[in-house]
Amino acid sequence: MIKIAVCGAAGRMGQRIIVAAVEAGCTISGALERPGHPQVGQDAGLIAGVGSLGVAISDDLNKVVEGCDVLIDFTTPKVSLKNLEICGLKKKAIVIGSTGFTPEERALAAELAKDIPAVLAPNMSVGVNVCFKVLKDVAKTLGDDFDVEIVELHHNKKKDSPSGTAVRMGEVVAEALGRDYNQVANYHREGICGERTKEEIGMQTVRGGDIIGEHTVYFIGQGERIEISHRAMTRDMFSRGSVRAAKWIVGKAPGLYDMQDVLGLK
Ligand SMILES: NC(=O)C1=CN([C@@H]2O[C@H](COP(=O)(O)OP(=O)(O)OC[C@H]3O[C@@H](n4cnc5c(N)ncnc54)[C@H](O)[C@@H]3O)[C@@H](O)[C@H]2O)C=CC1
Ligand SMILES: O=C(O)C1=N[C@H](C(=O)O)C[C@H](O)C1
Repeated sequence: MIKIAVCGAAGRMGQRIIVAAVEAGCTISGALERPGHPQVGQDAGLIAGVGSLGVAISDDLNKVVEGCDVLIDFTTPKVSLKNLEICGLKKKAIVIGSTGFTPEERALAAELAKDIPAVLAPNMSVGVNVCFKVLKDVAKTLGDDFDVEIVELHHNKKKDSPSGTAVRMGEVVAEALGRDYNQVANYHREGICGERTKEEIGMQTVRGGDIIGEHTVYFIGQGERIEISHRAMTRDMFSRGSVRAAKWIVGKAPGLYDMQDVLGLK
C-alpha cells in the first residue's frame, strides 16, 4: 500500500484527506503543517478524527517527504511550489490541490515537474471534471451566439478569487470558442461600464458562511439560457479524488498531469 504524506494536515482539506486515505487503506507516513502552527507535535489522526495514527504533525518538510511515496498538498501556491521543488530533489510524486496560481506560477510548476510525476488540479471531484468535459462540447456547439457568464460561491474563509475551478471553467470555454481567457475574462463591472462585449466571459464571485463550493456557467442566448452547475455538499469528493490521484500518480512517467488524466477524461 502506498505511503502518503499530507501537507496542510490540520486544514479543512488536510483533515479530510487523512480520513479518505485511511478509509482507502493507505498508510499515512507523515503530516506537515507550517512552522508555529498550534497543532504541530499533535497526532494527525486525532486531529482528523480517525483515532491515533502514531504520526505527529511535523514542520520538517525534508524529513516528511523522505518517508513518503507521494505528498498530497492542499495549502497555497507558494507552499506548493516549494513542496514541488523538494519532491523533485527527493524524486517523490506529488498531488497538488492548492488554487490561486498565477500563470507564471503555473509555468514554474510545469518546469519543476519535469523530473517527477505530479498532479495539479483545481478540483479533484469527478463531477466537476465531467463538467469541464461537457462545457467544452456545449461551448463549441453554441459558438459565439451565446454570452458566457460564470458564477462561483464559496465559504467566507476562502482566500483566492475567483476559485481555481471557475478559472479552469473559463479557460475551457474560452479555448473551445477560440478566445484567450486572459484577454476576455471580465472580473469587474461597476458604474457606466458600457455594454457587454460579445467575447467577454464574466467572472463573478460570492463569499459567505460555510458554502463548500458551487459553480455555474451560464450560456445566455436570445430567448433561452443553458446553465451548467455543480454543487459540492461535502469536501469528501475532493479528498477521495486526491487519494485516487495519489494512487494513480505513483510510478507514472515524470511530468505535470491533471485530474482529467487521472480520470481518463481526455
Ligand atoms: N483541488 C481541489 O479539489 C480543492 C482545492 N482546494 C484548495 O486547497 C487549498 C487549501 O484549502 P483549505 O484546506 O480549505 O484551506 P485551510 O486554510 O483550511 O488549510 C490550509 C492549511 O495549510 C497549512 N499551511 C500553510 N502554510 C504551510 C506550510 N508552509 N507548510 C505546511 N502547511 C502549511 C495551513 O496552516 C492550513 O492548515 C486552497 O487553495 C483551496 O482553494 C480546496 C478544496 C478542494
Ligand atoms: O477553497 C475551497 O474551498 C475550494 N477551492 C477549490 C477552487 O478554488 O476551485 C475547489 C472547491 O470549489 C473548494
